[in-house]
Amino acid sequence: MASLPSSVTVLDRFQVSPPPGSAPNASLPLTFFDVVWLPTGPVERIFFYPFPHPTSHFVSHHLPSLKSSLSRALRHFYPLAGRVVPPCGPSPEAKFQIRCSDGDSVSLTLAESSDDFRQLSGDQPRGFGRVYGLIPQLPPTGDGSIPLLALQITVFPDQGVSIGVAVHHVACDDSSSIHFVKSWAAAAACSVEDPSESPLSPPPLCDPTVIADPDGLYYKILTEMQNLKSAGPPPAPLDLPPVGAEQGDAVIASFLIGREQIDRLKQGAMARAGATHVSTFVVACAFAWACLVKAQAGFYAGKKSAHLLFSVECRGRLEPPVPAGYFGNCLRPCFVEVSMSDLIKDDGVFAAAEAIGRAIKELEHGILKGAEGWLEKIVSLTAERPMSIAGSPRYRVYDADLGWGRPIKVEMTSIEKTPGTVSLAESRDGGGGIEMGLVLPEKDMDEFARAFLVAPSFLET
Ligand SMILES: CC(C)(COP(=O)(O)OP(=O)(O)OC[C@H]1O[C@@H](n2cnc3c(N)ncnc32)[C@H](O)[C@@H]1OP(=O)(O)O)[C@@H](O)C(=O)NCCC(=O)NCCSC(=O)CC(=O)O
Repeated sequence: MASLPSSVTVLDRFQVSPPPGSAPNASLPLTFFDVVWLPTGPVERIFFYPFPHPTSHFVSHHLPSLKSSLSRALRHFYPLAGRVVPPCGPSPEAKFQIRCSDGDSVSLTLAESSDDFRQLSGDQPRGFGRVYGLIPQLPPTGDGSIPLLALQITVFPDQGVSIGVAVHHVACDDSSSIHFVKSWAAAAACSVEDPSESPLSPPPLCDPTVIADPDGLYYKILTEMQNLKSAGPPPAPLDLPPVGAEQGDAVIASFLIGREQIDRLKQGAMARAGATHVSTFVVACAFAWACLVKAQAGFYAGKKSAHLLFSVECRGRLEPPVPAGYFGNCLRPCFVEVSMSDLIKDDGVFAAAEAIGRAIKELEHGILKGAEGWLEKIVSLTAERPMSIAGSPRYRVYDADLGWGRPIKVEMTSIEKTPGTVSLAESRDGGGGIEMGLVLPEKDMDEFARAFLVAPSFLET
């Protein structure tokens, strides 16, 4: 674990609970969609807001209402204040569960940074170590249970404020975690005195029984995990190669694909005979993929094919569909493979788009088809370092207004843990573009920027 940069000083630590008596004492069993995330870690985002006031002003005027609105949001998202605990007792039916009790709390850190807010919240490459200090850490529990949410508010005096959110993936996916952040924002916009206030409507549905499991996927996946593990029962980590956390020269940067470029990419992709599904997501991923193989040409040299891995949100795709507000994980992986000879061509982006579109189309043949083998396939691909996608433009992270307007930047820092991960969000300006985030060694980032900016001639206006 990297150490805190010297520019960040922790000022205080709080534990925030749902209002007393407001959240149920509950044990929510993990579903097969959740259990696969046990050995992973938190999904982290940092929301940056302008705040031209001193820290003392923040502490006296903003902190109390942020804590109270957080508490009120947790009333609805109470599983986030709970802990995942292993099955109790030897019963074969026993499952990992999120245990929730009155008095549960989440950790909220208040910090101050002397770093340059404008630079840190920019798009240009910044040393990852500089943003690391803004990421909240899930507190160790010492008893094998897994805490699910940690938050950090960092004030940059007279410049800005950042809100770091770390949600363990075993608790929920992005659909739910952004729902939580927006509910916190909605609660922050309501008067504390108004008893009728309720965070974003409708509230989350915290009921894992809506995830039907007629084929016993929970136990099949757990067994698969046990077969793949190297260090004890879940949640011990799987035996994966080390990730990029310790890369001293890693930089984080963002790239914007504008609407016009997306439209030109879509036109080019649709002109291919094999095009089946051409969307903004498809062409944005294809473009990032083509740029990444150029940026990491050394790694890909001699490889026959390149791989892409992304999550598919399943709520509306299940039979019967699961409500959009379901709290938990409801994702399946989608695998794409393209031959290197096609991908590195000048128009490789279209070969990539065709393959991604085909993989999405294929989902129509059964959203849970092959579920027993997903984890093994993911692990077997690790050495191939697939490009993977985190986040999604559909969750509109730039709408999260915690009291200072829209964020000027939202950074998904957890992409750092898996080399080759690209985060996606809608463009902040609302113009229909896509913002991509990457963490790469500095040299590779320069190459990525070159590939990204020197777009092929067929994309020029
Ligand atoms: C499989 C997909 C990626 C494929 O996306 P596509 O956009 O190609 O396909 P689609 O059928 O969903 O959408 C087709 C068209 O309908 C529109 N559309 C469809 N559903 C929409 C919705 N709910 N909200 C907004 N737009 C929607 C799209 O804009 C698109 O038009 P247009 O052509 O204009 O685009 C997606 O369906 C999906 O599941 N997205 C969510 C993935 C997700 O939750 N990721 C986060 C995982 S958690 C995570 O990442 C954390 C981590 O693991 O680190």
